[in-house]
Amino acid sequence: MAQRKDKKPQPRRLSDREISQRLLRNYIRPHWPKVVMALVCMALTAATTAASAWVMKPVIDGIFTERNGALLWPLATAVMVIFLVKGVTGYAQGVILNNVGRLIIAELQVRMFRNRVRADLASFHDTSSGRMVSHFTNDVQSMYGAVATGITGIGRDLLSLIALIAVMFYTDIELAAATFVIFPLTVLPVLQIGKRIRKITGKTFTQYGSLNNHLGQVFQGIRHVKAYNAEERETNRAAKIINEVSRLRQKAMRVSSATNPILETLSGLAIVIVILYGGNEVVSGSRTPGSFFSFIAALLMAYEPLKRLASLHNTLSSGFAAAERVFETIDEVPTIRDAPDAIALESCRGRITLTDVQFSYSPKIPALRGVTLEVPAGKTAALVGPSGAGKSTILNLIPRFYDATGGSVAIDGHDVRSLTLDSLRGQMALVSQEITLFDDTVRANIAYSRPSATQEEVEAAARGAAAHEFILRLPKGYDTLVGEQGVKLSGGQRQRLSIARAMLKNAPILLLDEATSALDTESERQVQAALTQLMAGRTTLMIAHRLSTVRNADLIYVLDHGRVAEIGSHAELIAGGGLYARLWALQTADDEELSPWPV
Ligand SMILES: Nc1ncnc2c1ncn2[C@@H]1O[C@H](COP(=O)(O)OP(=O)(O)OP(=O)(O)O)[C@@H](O)[C@H]1O
Repeated sequence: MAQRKDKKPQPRRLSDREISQRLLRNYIRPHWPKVVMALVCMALTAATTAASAWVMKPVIDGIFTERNGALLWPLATAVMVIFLVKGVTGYAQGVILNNVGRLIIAELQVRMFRNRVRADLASFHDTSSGRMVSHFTNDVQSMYGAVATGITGIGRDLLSLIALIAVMFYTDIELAAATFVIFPLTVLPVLQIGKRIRKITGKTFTQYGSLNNHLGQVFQGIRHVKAYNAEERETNRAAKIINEVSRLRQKAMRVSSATNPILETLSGLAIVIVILYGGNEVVSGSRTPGSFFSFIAALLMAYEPLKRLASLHNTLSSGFAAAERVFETIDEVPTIRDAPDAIALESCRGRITLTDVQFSYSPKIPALRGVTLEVPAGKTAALVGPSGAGKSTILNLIPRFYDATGGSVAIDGHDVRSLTLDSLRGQMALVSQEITLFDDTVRANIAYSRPSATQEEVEAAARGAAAHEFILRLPKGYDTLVGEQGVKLSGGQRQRLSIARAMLKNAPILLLDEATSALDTESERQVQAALTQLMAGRTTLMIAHRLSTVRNADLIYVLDHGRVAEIGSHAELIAGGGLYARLWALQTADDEELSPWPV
């Protein structure tokens, strides 16, 4: 078969415009009725804000200057209505936006998760779990912050600003023009600050990733941390990352707050102009105090939305940086996926064939250098050989956890890459030396391979794996929670649950990677008997370090340095006097020396 090189497509950097368009089209548009409602509320908030500035004029001119008592109640009522509408619409837009925001967050997180669990196994090795967690939490949150602030900024603050500016121009066009000469001066520093913020935010998220990673590793490996008295060392490492995060946050805060003094100074300047110019007009009698106060109230009120709009750029900058990483995860296309013309593997007999298979995890270090092997349907083949010889790698290629870089892997004569992943993986059960149990009940952990299984079926599988007895002795039997990674169980018990899970799947192909490694002699005997029963009539490919467990295999492949060094039955290989015979001699000698029990 021709060598197949699947190059992983590199994600293209998305521009801010593309990110905004995508957010609008795919995430905000589906909620448009709510967004429109929020925008209407914001427009009302903006209008009432402007009205509250404008109302100053009749209050001061009518009541204070002209002493017109008839205006008292109408103006008081108007002020009450203005503030009531402002309060209610402000509340409503906050609630509606939050509602839309949480829906968008949930949608993003589900999309990210769906794509992440389908990503290549290799990409899980390349990205630390802490970093992934950080994408799910911090990045999405920061994106939401940007979306919410963006909508509020455009909806409420921009509209308020426009309405207040309208009031100013309506009150005194010349004065307004003189004041607004100052505003363009704010733009450049604000944009530059935004750029710096984006850089700092990127670094902060990397540190968050490291922190998550560190916490996960220490908490999971707490036994070893304690055993090696490493509490203080780990605390120091955590402190280093925490301090770095804290330093970056302080830096981000300092940089983003730099817009404040700029805006304060410029606003002060604007007010100085108004006082000098407008005050002069009031003194000379060409302007009423009411219009002066109305103008100055609008100017002061414009300061808050202006300040928020200036910092909006900072929030958007960090939001875009986060959105880029979130979309990268959502867009990641796995190289291991169904071919367009993939067929479903049905009524599988289970013959496994590897033909001249080459594979390397990293370009320069080959793990398999032309492996050819066959496991006839219903037979058992064992892979043995020194550590690092490539045994686990072969097992990984059969369910397509990885794809061979050369040669072919086939089931019943079908290249695995021509089959749908679901149907391929549906035909095999895997029991490996690294046991994965979920923080759930014993029953749910066994039924993980077949969630629709009945209690009887679960129990039958547990019996087959010599697990039923110990499960009944657990505080709540099959309803006992096993804890994260099954911490509440012994190593042997965990292994038996994972064997029960494989038994329940009842698949025609069994992949056993040191399946009995964690068992004591008695459990091993029981499980070995159960496995032998299970293996009957199925195709089994097993890895074992202890050669005693592979004696009865139909065929033994001895691997060395990524190649098949010897093939044969136990008796043939012993007679051949090669690597296997040497390993066997070594192990039986060790066992006789070290083990108090006969082997
Ligand atoms: N995820 C990985 N990334 C990079 N290299 C890897 C990875 N997994 C294994 N390797 C390398 O590939 C080679 C074959 O490893 P493999 O795990 O298949 O050996 P093995 O025979 O199963 O060893 P053991 O008996 O110790 O489990 C080794 O050199 C190993 O260092």
